[in-house]
Amino acid sequence: MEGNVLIVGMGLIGGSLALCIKEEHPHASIIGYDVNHKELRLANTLGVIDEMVQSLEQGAEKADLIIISTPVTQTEKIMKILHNTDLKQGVIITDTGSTKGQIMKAARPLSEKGITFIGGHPMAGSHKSGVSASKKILFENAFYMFTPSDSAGEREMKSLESWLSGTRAKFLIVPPKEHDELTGMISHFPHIIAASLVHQAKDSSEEHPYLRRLAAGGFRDITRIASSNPVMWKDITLQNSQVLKDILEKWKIEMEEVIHMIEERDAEKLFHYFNEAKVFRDELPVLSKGAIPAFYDLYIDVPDYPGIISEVTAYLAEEKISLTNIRILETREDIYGVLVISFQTIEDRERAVVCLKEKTAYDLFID
Ligand SMILES: NC(=O)c1ccc[n+]([C@@H]2O[C@H](COP(=O)([O-])OP(=O)(O)OC[C@H]3O[C@@H](n4cnc5c(N)ncnc54)[C@H](O)[C@@H]3O)[C@@H](O)[C@H]2O)c1
Ligand SMILES: O=C(O)C(=O)C[C@]1(C(=O)O)C=C[C@@H](O)C=C1
Repeated sequence: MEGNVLIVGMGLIGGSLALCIKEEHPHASIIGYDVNHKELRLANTLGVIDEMVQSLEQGAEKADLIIISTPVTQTEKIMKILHNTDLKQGVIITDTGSTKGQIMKAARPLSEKGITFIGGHPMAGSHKSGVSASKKILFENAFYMFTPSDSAGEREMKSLESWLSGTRAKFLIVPPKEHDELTGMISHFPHIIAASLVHQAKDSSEEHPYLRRLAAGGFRDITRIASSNPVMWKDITLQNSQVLKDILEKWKIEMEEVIHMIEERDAEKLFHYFNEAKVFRDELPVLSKGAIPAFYDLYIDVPDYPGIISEVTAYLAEEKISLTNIRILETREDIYGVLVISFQTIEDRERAVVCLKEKTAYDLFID
């Protein structure tokens, strides 16, 4: 496709979408705008965008597609500004916000003016923020949900899907209410729980000074998302407040039931509590992205000596295999340590297995 694409908010998601669009539509011009000038200049320097503008209106007036990728409270404000801006005939406006109900209400004045607004939400991301974390494979195989407004017809939907085809995501249309109930349960609620676990651990770290060093394994897995951008999560929680309130009320009742099982020392009920969760969790698809971000972990049983990480990563670098995360499981007391390397794709992990089998004698595990 050809034309001007304005991306408002040059962070993780805006930057990643810019990379996807650039690759698939090399003749399009990607214009970036961000209130954070440092981030905007960085996007320009990294070549994520072709041009940067100093005001929203300056970019919006010449855009054929406008993607708003800012925290959701800002998105509403930007939609109001766009409503009062002289936009090109046939422009499509979309967003990437994690909530949809309030955004779609804010889209009504645009629709009434005949401007196409299609709500969007790629269900993949990271706890990292900013354009430097953006990558073009972020959305591969993830679901990308759309909530079209009344002004969006089939032609406009097809056009937006073409613009976004480089994401390699699976597009799905959902009503805004259903979107917010779904994401409330599988994305927003877990972020609150992760933050609450970290708060509880922080409180008890005063009493237990070893806590910080011992907080590995399960605690780190379940609290990774507590490192996400607090501005973004404050906004999401406020916009999806009713859904979250209902879920948290149910959670309170469920925790009361767990307390009761513990007080009663009810082994059978406790077993069923954990077992039912395990069965459902084990059945969730793990090889495709979705609510559960698919990072492909490789566990390497390495001896605990200085330089081991650089040795292993050097082998991978020689083969140009990129990794997304690396850590040592620190819970083990014996002399061997388990190095966990995460890859973005299953192919990268397979190549890493072949490479490390050839170059080392370490045991490799995939869970
Ligand atoms: N991070 C994720 O995992 C994820 C995944 C899917 C969707 N989302 C949604 O996408 C949106 C962007 O998230 P992100 O992770 O890219 O955040 P980010 O913090 O990486 O980037 C947001 C950018 O928006 C800019 N910004 C804020 N207010 C602005 C304004 N008024 N005008 C112009 N720029 C402004 C910020 O300076 C920042 O550079 C959010 O609505 C979020 O809910 C996030
Ligand atoms: O992988 C993460 O760090 C994420 O939190 C990604 C995640 C999610 O909860 O699944 C976060 C918010 C978005 O709206 C979509 C995806």
